Amino acid sequence: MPRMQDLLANNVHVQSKGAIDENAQAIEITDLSFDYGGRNPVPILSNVSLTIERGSRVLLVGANGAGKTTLLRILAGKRLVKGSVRVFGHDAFLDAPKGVTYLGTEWAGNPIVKADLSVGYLLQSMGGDRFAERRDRLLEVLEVDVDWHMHQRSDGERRRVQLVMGLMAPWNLLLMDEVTVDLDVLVRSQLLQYLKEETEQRGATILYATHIFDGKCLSQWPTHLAHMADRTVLSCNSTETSPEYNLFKQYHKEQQLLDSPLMSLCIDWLRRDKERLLRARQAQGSERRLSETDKPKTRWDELSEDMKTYGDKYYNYWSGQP
Ligand SMILES: Nc1ncnc2c1ncn2[C@@H]1O[C@H](COP(=O)(O)OP(=O)(O)OP(=O)(O)O)[C@@H](O)[C@H]1O
Repeated sequence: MPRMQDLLANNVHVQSKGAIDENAQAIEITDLSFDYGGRNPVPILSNVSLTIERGSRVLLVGANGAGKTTLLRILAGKRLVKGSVRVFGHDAFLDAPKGVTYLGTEWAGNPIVKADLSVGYLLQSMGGDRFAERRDRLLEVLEVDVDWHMHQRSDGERRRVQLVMGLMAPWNLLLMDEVTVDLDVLVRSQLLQYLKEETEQRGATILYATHIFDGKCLSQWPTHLAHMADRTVLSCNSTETSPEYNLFKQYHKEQQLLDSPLMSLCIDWLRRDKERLLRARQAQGSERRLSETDKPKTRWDELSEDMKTYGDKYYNYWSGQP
């Protein structure tokens, strides 16, 4: 029989050490830097500073590899870092507060969730009866049947069960890393609406990384947009007051464009991020080429220059050609 601890390892992460500080910000990061180590460590995050107020719903936007998962996992207390990372006033790694839930994509790949287990059994093993009211509401929102057997369900249905399991115990901070990717649009919009209510009714906070910008469903959801690029969080502004977002909203209104201004803004961000990255790489490349021309010439350099000008005399010699 699979152990529930195994099932949840690295996926649903509910911290349970210290009580939360009522006056502290939900998230307060100062000068965070991080790399994954190794012989030649590559900086992944550099000098990140970010403050997120309680009750916020923050959409974390960035290109593939921008560092969203890394940041969410750091906030979930999974990595020791340079700099200060505080969640509800506590150090995220050394003194994690209660009520932090991390939902990552790893769970879906776990073979245990494809075992012949009923949803009812899974939820009960996780103490579902203690949170009966929340559990039943989530079963309704995510349209999950307790009689389902996990090995007979689709990927999206299994993901819905994961979400019931992960969200059942009350949380104060939810770190969500693209776990809605295989939900159908209706269930996804029901889930986003439910999460919105959680933040409005209980003052809970959500940081959500996604690449799916499906029109109205998402554009009316966030209270803040955080933009990750260049190994840092470039900005985190309210959706109400963000000058960039307001420009896009205005433009879409004037042009009577039907697609989402949020998606247009994010495409614009990512396009500009990529252009900056390319320019930086080109500058690095020309710097490298420049420093190569400064190096003293070797015998090999002379021979290859000679060869470029006069052809391969040695080849011609051996082949008997003049
Ligand atoms: N275990 C690891 N060891 C070394 N480098 C890693 C490791 N995990 C991630 N990285 C690197 O860290 C960078 C940030 O990765 P991360 O997964 O945080 O990005 P992301 O923004 O979540 O990307 P995506 O949108 O594709 O999920 C990437 O360049 C990645 O190659």
